[in-house]
Amino acid sequence: MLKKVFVFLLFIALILITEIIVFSVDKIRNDNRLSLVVADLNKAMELIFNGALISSEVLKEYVKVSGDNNITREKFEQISQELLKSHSQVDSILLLPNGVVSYVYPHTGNENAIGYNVLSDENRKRGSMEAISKDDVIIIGPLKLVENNKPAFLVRRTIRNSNGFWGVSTSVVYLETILSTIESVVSKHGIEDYYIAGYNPDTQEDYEKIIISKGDVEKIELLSVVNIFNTKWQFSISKINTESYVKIFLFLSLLGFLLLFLLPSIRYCKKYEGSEREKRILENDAYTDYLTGLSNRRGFEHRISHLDTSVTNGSVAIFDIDFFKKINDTHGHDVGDSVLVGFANLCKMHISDSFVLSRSGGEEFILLMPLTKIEDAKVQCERLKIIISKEKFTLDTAVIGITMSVGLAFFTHTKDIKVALTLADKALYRAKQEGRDRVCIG
Ligand SMILES: Nc1nc2c(ncn2[C@@H]2O[C@H](COP(=O)(O)OP(=O)(O)OP(=O)(O)O)[C@@H](O)[C@H]2O)c(=O)[nH]1
Repeated sequence: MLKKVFVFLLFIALILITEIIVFSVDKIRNDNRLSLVVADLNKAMELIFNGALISSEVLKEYVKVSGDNNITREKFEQISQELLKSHSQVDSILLLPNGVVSYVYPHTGNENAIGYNVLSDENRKRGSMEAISKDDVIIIGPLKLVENNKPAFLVRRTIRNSNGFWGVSTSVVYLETILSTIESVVSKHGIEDYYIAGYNPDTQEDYEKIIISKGDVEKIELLSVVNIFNTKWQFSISKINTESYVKIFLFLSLLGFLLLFLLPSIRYCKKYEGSEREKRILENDAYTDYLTGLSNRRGFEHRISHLDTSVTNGSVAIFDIDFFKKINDTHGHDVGDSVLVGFANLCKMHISDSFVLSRSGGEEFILLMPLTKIEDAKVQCERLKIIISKEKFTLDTAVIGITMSVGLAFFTHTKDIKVALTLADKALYRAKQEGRDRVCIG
């Protein structure tokens, strides 16, 4: 069950890690793509704007060096042709002495503009008046041109001579030119779904008007801003999301990587656990008496070497069943074994939990009584001796009563337990000598 929960949690963790990696990578890819395309768009727009600026500037200089009487349509067209060749994204060029369109290039298709007085048009007057007063570059748009109704940006340059305001030169960039430039930059970056929102020239509200929208608008999520002449347009593109098969591949790779490192570790841990368990079993076997389940002599020694440091003194007793050989001889070895087991169980039942009972060999047992004075230990042993002598061990073939002799000694330090055992052994010998079924102190 625990194993299943672990595997389940491992899978959940791997799915989460996969999602986090994919999310982070997608975010980096999307942020990079958006900032790269916006940088390219800004560069492209700057190029168009500079072309328009240079064209109107050159025209201004031409007017200034020519003087009023020397401006001819041929000369204007010659210069304009050269300018549009160098700045191909500028769509037309106009010259407006006193604010009236008098020269336009290309002439064909734009002739309707000739004679148009921008100072009398409320929409254009604002920009023109600014040009008159500020002696500066004025950008207007996007607005619909009188000559062909196309929405466009106008870059105007004020021209002054010795008499003051002469007029303005104007470079025209159609909105469609800007949009087709945007389209080529965007497609170069492999973006298929995007839209652009700009301000509405009628209400002057920012981003109110969707200027262009391509592809699946539902997918569009990432927003940024592009500088188009003197305005800012909102530019939005769709997000790129890692394909499902890439996610699955990543998940499987992580799983494989994990298994590659985890499985050998699990196997090693299991092996280590197994060998530790075996070691414990062997240790336990080595320290345990197979017949009674008590500690054997080695187990007893191990226990005293690991006694709590609070045990500074106590008593030890050696129990020996009287005339045990006779039981073996009379009833057989198996009956003798059963008597040993019964004796051990009875002792265990009647001693304190803090005491340690072991079988040291044959029919001999050791009882360690930590922090027990010799007088108290004697009382305990006497009590136990009486219990044993009153007990009848009922076996298949016989009912056997036994007595035991006890040798007792006291130790003042745990390192003296072995000395105390020698004394207890001598006391036991005395108990046997004095007639058995008694407790003697060494
Ligand atoms: N059934 C059985 N007998 C054992 C075991 N270990 C030792 N013995 C026997 O225990 C007997 C001990 O006899 P002795 O040392 O002569 O002592 P005793 O007969 O108890 O007499 P005293 O100790 O002098 O009262 C021997 O016959 C051993 O063979 C055992 O695991 N099982």
